[in-house]
Amino acid sequence: MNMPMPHGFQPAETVGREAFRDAMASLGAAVSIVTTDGPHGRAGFTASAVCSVTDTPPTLLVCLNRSSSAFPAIAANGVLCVNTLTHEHEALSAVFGGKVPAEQRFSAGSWSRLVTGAPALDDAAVSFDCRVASMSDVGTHRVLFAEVLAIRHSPAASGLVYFGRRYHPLHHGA
Ligand SMILES: NC(=O)C1=CN([C@@H]2O[C@H](COP(=O)(O)OP(=O)(O)OC[C@H]3O[C@@H](n4cnc5c(N)ncnc54)[C@H](O)[C@@H]3O)[C@@H](O)[C@H]2O)C=CC1
Ligand SMILES: Cc1cc2nc3c(=O)[nH]c(=O)nc-3n(C[C@H](O)[C@H](O)[C@H](O)COP(=O)(O)O)c2cc1C
Repeated sequence: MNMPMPHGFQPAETVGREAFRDAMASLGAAVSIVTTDGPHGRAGFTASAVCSVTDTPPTLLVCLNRSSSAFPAIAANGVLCVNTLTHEHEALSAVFGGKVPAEQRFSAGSWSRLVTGAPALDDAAVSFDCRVASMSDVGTHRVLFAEVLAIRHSPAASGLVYFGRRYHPLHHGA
């Protein structure tokens, strides 16, 4: 029996990359800079595909395009730091989102180290210093399951949300 299609519904087999991206542009997401350092070099990229998985053990997931300049170093070092940005970091997000060559990115921002040696952004809303516990490839991306070894946060900091292909500031109580 042919059921009528609800307005706006598209069967899965007709959803292409552009339709998926257009749909994803309707999801607001926190913006982070994910970094690494170690024997395989220092690297970082801007990420919105970051999610809490479980608190036992404390684990985040990060989805990283395998064609990204940061991929070889993050995969091989096995450590990363997720630095969640505030409304003051819009320009820094662009730097790590591809606007600046990889080797010049860390001259923007002030960085220190927590436990793993991956760069932690000093004025981030929160930094999660992690070791990569496991990973899995899905399509173009690698899904990194990252166990959190240390946290540094500024509870009063603002937030930065990426929604509708642009940045939006978030403030406490607003
Ligand atoms: N998960 C990812 O790999 C993301 C990549 N980007 C990249 O940043 C640039 C600018 O992005 P927008 O201005 O938001 O326009 P856009 O049209 O490329 O992306 C719209 C939305 O689709 C999703 N998306 C984009 N590329 C994706 C990918 N390769 N795999 C899975 N999801 C993806 C994201 O949620 C993004 O906010 C593009 O080059 C885009 O590929 C942006 C956000 C997430
Ligand atoms: C707001 C924003 C969110 C992004 N989120 C992700 C993400 O979650 N995963 C990813 O692989 N790339 C993401 N990107 C794209 C990478 O930041 C970008 O590909 C990379 O820094 C530039 O590529 P390059 O390092 O190879 O020059 C995002 C870009 C922007 C601007």
